[in-house]
Amino acid sequence: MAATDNAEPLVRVRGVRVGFSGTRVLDDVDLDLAPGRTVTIIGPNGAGKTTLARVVLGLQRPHAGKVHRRKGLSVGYVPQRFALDWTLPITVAHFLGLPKRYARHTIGAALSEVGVGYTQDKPVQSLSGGEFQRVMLARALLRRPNLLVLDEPMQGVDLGGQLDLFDLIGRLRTQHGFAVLMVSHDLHLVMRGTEEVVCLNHHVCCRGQPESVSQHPEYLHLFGTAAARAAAVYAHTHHHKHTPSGEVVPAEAGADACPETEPQ
Ligand SMILES: Nc1ncnc2c1ncn2[C@@H]1O[C@H](COP(=O)(O)OP(=O)(O)OP(=O)(O)O)[C@@H](O)[C@H]1O
Repeated sequence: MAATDNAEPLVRVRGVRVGFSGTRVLDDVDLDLAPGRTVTIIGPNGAGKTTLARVVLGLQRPHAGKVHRRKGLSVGYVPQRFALDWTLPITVAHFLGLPKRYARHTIGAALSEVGVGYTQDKPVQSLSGGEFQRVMLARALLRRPNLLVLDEPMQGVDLGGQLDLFDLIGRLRTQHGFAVLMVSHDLHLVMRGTEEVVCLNHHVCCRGQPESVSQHPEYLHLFGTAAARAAAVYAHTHHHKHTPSGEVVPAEAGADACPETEPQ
């Protein structure tokens, strides 16, 4: 299902294929990112989620298919891995001023907006995982994006902090009106505030919208009732399954279900 409103998508991906060393990582993938909406890509490790995000960003050239970006699109990107030289004594303010310089008060405002204004003069190396992710978010906000791409933004953040961070991303989206493309392999946490979920396992296994709040016992056990109240169930239908070798077969033909796609 493509984005449902009539606005021209910020990014439109059609029939994209990417392969590395003869292995197909993305196969015939379509994706629409509409203004102000959140799309979450879920899937197992190695499914091609980061590769698809990089295609959206223009960092990975597709080997087939088309990617159209709206003219003037500004993108903020929080990558899954950030190659920072952790031995360099660098403050947060200095880090955020690279490569593009911003006024100190602009950096301070971005940091305050994500709740870590107090880190401005701290060494980056001294930040906790949760603080660093917020600093990365501030870095993305400084670009005044109309699309924010977040690749596994919860890494290094404890469970309580993950919920806070998701709340923050939702609030920022409302305030700034940007679209969000989120990558995750965690089905549970990402459901809140997501208009469309795309389940990717090299191809798009299925896509759909989150529904009501989850009361799954395992979820309650893991995250507690506060988290459960905030989570939504991802509802979709399976049209196919995978054989053990990964081949796609009709659902009734018997095989393993599409990974990470069972309703919770
Ligand atoms: N530049 C590259 N050169 C060669 N192989 C690559 C390259 N980029 C990605 N791959 C391979 O493509 C596959 C998909 O990688 P990708 O990072 O997109 O998966 P992912 O779904 O984001 O995984 P994870 O959840 O583990 O982060 C992996 O097998 C990876 O090793």
